[in-house]
Amino acid sequence: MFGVVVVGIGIAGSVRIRDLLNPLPSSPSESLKLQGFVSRRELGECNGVQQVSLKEALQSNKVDVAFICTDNQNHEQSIRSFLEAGKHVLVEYPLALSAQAAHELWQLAEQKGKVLHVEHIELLTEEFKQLKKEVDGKELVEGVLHFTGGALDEQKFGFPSFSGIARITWLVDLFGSLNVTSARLETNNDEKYSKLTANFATGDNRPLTWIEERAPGLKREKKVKFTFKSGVLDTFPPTSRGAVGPFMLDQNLFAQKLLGHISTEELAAEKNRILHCIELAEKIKQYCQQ
Ligand SMILES: NC(=O)C1=CN([C@@H]2O[C@H](COP(=O)(O)OP(=O)(O)OC[C@H]3O[C@@H](n4cnc5c(N)ncnc54)[C@H](OP(=O)(O)O)[C@@H]3O)[C@@H](O)[C@H]2O)C=CC1
Ligand SMILES: C=CC1=C(C)/C(=C/c2[nH]c(/C=C3N=C(/C=C4\NC(=O)C(C)=C4C=C)C(C)=C\3CCC(=O)O)c(CCC(=O)O)c2C)NC1=O
Repeated sequence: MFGVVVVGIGIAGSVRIRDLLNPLPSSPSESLKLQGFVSRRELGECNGVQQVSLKEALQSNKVDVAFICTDNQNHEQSIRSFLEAGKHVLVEYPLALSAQAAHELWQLAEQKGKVLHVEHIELLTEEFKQLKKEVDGKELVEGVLHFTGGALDEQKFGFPSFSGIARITWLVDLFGSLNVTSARLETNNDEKYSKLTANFATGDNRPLTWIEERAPGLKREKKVKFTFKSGVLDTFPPTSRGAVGPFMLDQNLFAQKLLGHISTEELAAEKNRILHCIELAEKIKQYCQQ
């Protein structure tokens, strides 16, 4: 059994508590036992689970694992503290807000011999799995991924290429390693509007564009237009809701890592993907700030 604390009780933290309290029967998640949660607020208890102080969570020998569900700017420091304390870490994406921090955290996890898992529910949705099936085997000519969503506070969630890293992860998972060829950011502070446009080249030198547009009230939505030699894909293939939600699938994968059931090759591929995506986010930020 692995004792768990959840840190940060927002949307993601609340879902984590729900899923930790209700593991699927006979699933790897049954090896996780929720011991408490950490919040900056005085919540006392949540679904019968007791609040503990950060210090208690770090020091308790009943805690083997931390789920970091705080806003992005806090990830680096929280991960560092829990790894230093000898705990395994699951962190909601993004891992960190700079490529350097991401590399350092990974090194620390390896030094400590602990699992560092970066949640990636964006790859675990039925929507994405169907899209990937459609794209598989087709030859890309050019492509656009356009995301819209509500405004995110940059102070808390970081530069848009980091808070929107799930879109980079999609493109990398679909089309392989990428290069950033240019990027720009348009903002209107009065209206809390931001539009990031990043241009990539695939390994075959095919152009891909990512647009991340955010403003208060903008609907959370993704649009794709992928032009292949064989035709255009511009609507998402129909999906039914998966029997198991993406956060639970992610939790099961993490538990399998703790149990040593994931191959070294798979772990290395995941690490490479995560660090590659963070490096792309960093390059986009640099282009925008030039
Ligand atoms: N919502 C979703 O569907 C998904 C979210 N994520 C990731 O999960 C993380 C949290 O997102 P979400 O739950 O949506 O955001 P919320 O704003 O709902 O929650 C963030 C929580 O972080 C804590 N927090 C806020 N500011 C600070 C701070 N300065 N220092 C420490 N903790 C702080 C707060 O918890 P408290 O007050 O309890 O301390 C707050 O409730 C982000 O990294 C996001 O990218 C990833 C995938 C999906
Ligand atoms: C309803 C308001 C709502 C909010 C405020 C919300 C926030 C939110 N959803 C995210 C991703 C995500 N959120 C979800 C799914 C959900 N997340 C949920 O809170 C719910 C209810 C679902 C629905 C099952 C998924 C699958 C991702 C991964 C990125 C993606 O593919 O969109 C992220 C991480 C950053 C990002 O990729 O944009 C945030 C901050 N999501 C929402 O849906």
